[in-house]
Order: sequence, then structure tokens, then C-alpha cells
Amino acid sequence: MSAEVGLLSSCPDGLPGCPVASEAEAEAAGLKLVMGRVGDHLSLWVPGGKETPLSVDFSHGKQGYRLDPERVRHERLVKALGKPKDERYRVVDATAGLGRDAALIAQAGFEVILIERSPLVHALLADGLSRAPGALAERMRLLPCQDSRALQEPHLHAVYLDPMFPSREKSAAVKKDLLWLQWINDYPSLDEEVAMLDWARALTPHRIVVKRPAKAPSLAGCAPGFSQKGKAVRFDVYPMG
Ligand SMILES: C[S@@+](CC[C@H](N)C(=O)[O-])C[C@H]1O[C@@H](n2cnc3c(N)ncnc32)[C@H](O)[C@@H]1O
Repeated sequence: MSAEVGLLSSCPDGLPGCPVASEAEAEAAGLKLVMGRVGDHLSLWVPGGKETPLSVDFSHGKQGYRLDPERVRHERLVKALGKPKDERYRVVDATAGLGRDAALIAQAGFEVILIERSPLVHALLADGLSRAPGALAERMRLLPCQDSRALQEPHLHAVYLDPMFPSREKSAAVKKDLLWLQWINDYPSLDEEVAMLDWARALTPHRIVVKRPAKAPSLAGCAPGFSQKGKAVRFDVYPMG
């Protein structure tokens, strides 16, 4: 079950959560997270906590560094996607989250369609995209908040999937933002994993790429054609022709 989030008045309208007048009120109510604006960034944080609030920023911090064009081509995700063929430059990121992987894909030269079904995560992502540098924002199109399986989009180079997977590490070792995402999102069941892979196949992209923790079983128990393996994560590639 997803944790309830305290919503300050600076949040966009219509988000699921519990309206609060202040961070202190959210803390007193025992809410695990609170959302509101910190400067011009829509942000999520632990009320009364010491951690830096989480927001989406494609220009600064770690994300800005990862998007350096020289670094991008060495990224395993970009290698897993391969080169576009038949003039197909579009990739659907069906589990867009905070848009970090989508930004890498866009920076590698693809047009990315981003889909995110969690309204809170979607709001953070939309806010980050509204401040993204023009060249990057032009290649990233965020669809309204929805389940990606509603989408039917032909002529794709790839469908990219990065569904939540329960971390085997203790909470302290899990990165703060990943842990907070785990609090507000549910893990997919095996049936949902199967449905996700079936949906991706039905779009007939050149390939499907799935991000998994290094030691996790493959999505829906379906063996990939090959994998780009790293220490912590791997990218399973399902070539489709
Ligand atoms: C692990 S996060 C993705 C992180 C992302 N790759 C990034 O770079 O920030 C998984 C996200 O997928 C979203 N998600 C899972 N299933 C989905 C579906 N069927 N349709 C749309 N979004 C989905 C979840 O809400 C969650 O935010």
C-alpha cells in the first residue's frame, strides 16, 4: 500500500494526498513524506527530516553531469538501445519515474515519449521538464498521467521498461530517492510484469530494453536475447527484428 503524502498549498491541484498547512503539521500527523515548492522546484521530502528534498533537475547536480555528451555514449543503457534503424528515432519510456533514464536516451539522440502513472511522480517530472534546457526538452514528450499500457504507438525504435523491484539492501543503503519512490509506488505482481512485456511486444518496436538489479530475475521470468551487465544493474535486451 502506498504511503500517504502531505500536500502543501504550493502543490499543483488534484494530487492524491492529505492537504497540510505546514511541514510541521505533516510531521505531527505522522505522514512519511510532504510535497511542496522549495524555491522554484516542486519537491518531496521527509517532514522534519535532514535529507535534501527530492526534485527533478536536468541541468544541475548529478543528472546534469551524467548528461555530458561525452559520457552519454558510454552509458550501458545507451549501448543496450543500440543505433536507430529504418529512420525510427522514437523510444517509449513506459516507466518514466524521475526521467533520469529518459534524459540519457534523449541526449543520445532519440525522441522519447515518457509515461508515468503515479500522479505524484508525474507532477515532479512535469515540473523538472518545465525547467529543462530547450534542446533536451524538445526531445522529451511527457504524456498525461496514465498507465502506459493504454498507449498504442507504431514505428518505435524501442520500448524501455524500468519497473520497481524490491531492494534486497537494508533501507540505509538504498538511495534516498529510490526509497521514497518505493514508499509511494507499489511493486508490480508477476501478472503485471507479464502484461507489461506483452504490451511492449504488441507495439512491435525493434527492441525492448528492461532495467533490472544485477541479480534480479528477468522481467516476467522471460529470458532476454542478451544483457548489458554492470555491478549494480543490468539492461536486458529483447531484440524484436
Ligand atoms: C523505478 S521507477 C523508474 C525510474 C526511471 N527509470 C528514472 O530514470 O527515473 C518506476 C516508475 O514506473 C512507474 N510505472 C510502473 N508501472 C507503470 C505503468 N504500467 N505505466 C506507467 N508508469 C508505470 C512507477 O510509478 C514508477 O514511478
